[in-house]
Parts: sequence; C-alpha cells; structure tokens
Amino acid sequence: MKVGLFFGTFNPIHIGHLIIANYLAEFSDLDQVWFVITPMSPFKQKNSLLDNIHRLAIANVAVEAYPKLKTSDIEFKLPQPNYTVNTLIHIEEKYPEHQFCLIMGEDNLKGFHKWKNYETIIKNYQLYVYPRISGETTESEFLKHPNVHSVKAPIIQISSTFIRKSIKDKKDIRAMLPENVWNYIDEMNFYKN
Ligand SMILES: Nc1ncnc2c1ncn2[C@@H]1O[C@H](COP(=O)(O)OP(=O)(O)OP(=O)(O)O)[C@@H](O)[C@H]1O
Ligand SMILES: O=C(O)c1ccc[n+]([C@@H]2O[C@H](COP(=O)([O-])O)[C@@H](O)[C@H]2O)c1
Repeated sequence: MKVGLFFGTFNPIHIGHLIIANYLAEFSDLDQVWFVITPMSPFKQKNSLLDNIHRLAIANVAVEAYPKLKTSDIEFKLPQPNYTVNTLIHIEEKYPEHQFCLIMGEDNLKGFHKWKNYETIIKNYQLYVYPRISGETTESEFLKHPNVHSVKAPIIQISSTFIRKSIKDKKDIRAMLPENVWNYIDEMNFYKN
C-alpha cells in the first residue's frame, strides 16, 4: 500500500488539514493518508500545546468516518524534538509492507533545506507538495526535484493558532472543525482558558 504521511502538531486538527488529506487520498495514487501526531516539532515552541494523547484523540475523532485517513502515534516514544528522518526509519521498520511518501505544503518546502538530513529524505522518499499562500514569491528549488510532485489541492487559510485563540475568545468557529471534533473539544473544555 502507498501511504502519504502528513506530519504536524495538530493542536487541534482542523478542516484545512482534513481537506488536504482527503484530496490526496481521492485524487492521487496514495491509498491512505496518515496524520502523524508530533509531540514536539523541531522549529516550534511548546506553548499551549495540548497533551499528545489529547491531540491524538481529537485526530482520531476527525478521521472516524474516513476509511482512507488514519492517525499514527509512532513519534510518541521517539526522542524530542521529533526529526522526520528518524521517524521515517522507525515507520519503515514497523510497516515493511507499505511504501511511504511525505505530504508537505509549499511553505514548508521553502524551509526544507533546514530539516535534519533533508538530502536523505528527498533522495529516498517522494514528496507530495500542495499549494499554500505565503508572502514570498520565490519558488522553492526543490519543486524541480524528480521526487517532488505538485498536487492541486484546494487552499484553505485556517491555522490551529487561529482556532485556539478563537475558542479562548468564545467565538463561534464551528464551521472550521468537523462537527464531532468541535463537540469533543467543547465537551473536554479544551483551549477555553
Ligand atoms: N490550512 C492549512 N492547509 C494546509 N496545510 C496546513 C494548514 N494549516 C497547517 N497546515 C500544514 O499542516 C501541517 C500540520 O499543521 P500544524 O499542526 O503545524 O498546524 P497549524 O495549523 O499550522 O498549527 P499552528 O497554528 O499551531 O502552528 C504543517 O505542515 C502545516 O504547514
Ligand atoms: O525533521 C526536521 O528537521 C523537521 C523540521 C521541521 C518540521 N518537521 C516536521 O514537519 C511538521 C510540520 O512542521 P511545522 O513546523 O509546520 O509544525 C512537524 O510536525 C515535523 O514533523 C521536521
């Protein structure tokens, strides 16, 4: 099976993430997309980060109705910060029967040269890159790499930061989260203070 790995802190997962994953699962040669919940991203502060287990639970609720979308907690037991190159080694060991690819926004591709062992990653894995709006106009040099495939997924400008702030400010942002995710977050009182 060909599996696309979508890495992120997912604090929380939102429709922006789901639309990308759903698009790739239906309109590319990927059989499944797995959301890999990252305990600590190398370039991100740990501020207001909900526990791994809760971020995973929210993502599980989000993918419930989508047989081609799954979650993975493989990084929970790996050293932090979580470098993708290490995770890829572990995931290949655990699932030798699958072929893994990476899913990445154009914005992340621009900073890809700062990732640990990025040359190894791009040499050995296909990258599926979806469009994002960013201030910069320059294209990433990696877009020309034979292992990089551009996909025309829709652009949704929502961030988890915006969702967290809006919940804190008591705004009604239900449309930005799947209904069952909103209900779960609300019942658990996440992000309210
Ligand atoms: N609206 C979106 N559409 C497509 N990709 C997104 C969107 N928001 C985030 N991503 C990408 O999805 C991955 C995981 O997202 P991440 O958990 O970092 O979410 P985020 O919404 O950017 O979070 P935060 O606002 O907390 O920094 C990252 O590679 C990020 O670039
Ligand atoms: O391996 C690295 O050096 C590396 C550096 C930055 C980000 N990543 C991965 O990319 C994911 C999204 O990055 P970010 O910064 O948008 O949260 C993050 O959760 C990590 O899994 C990985």
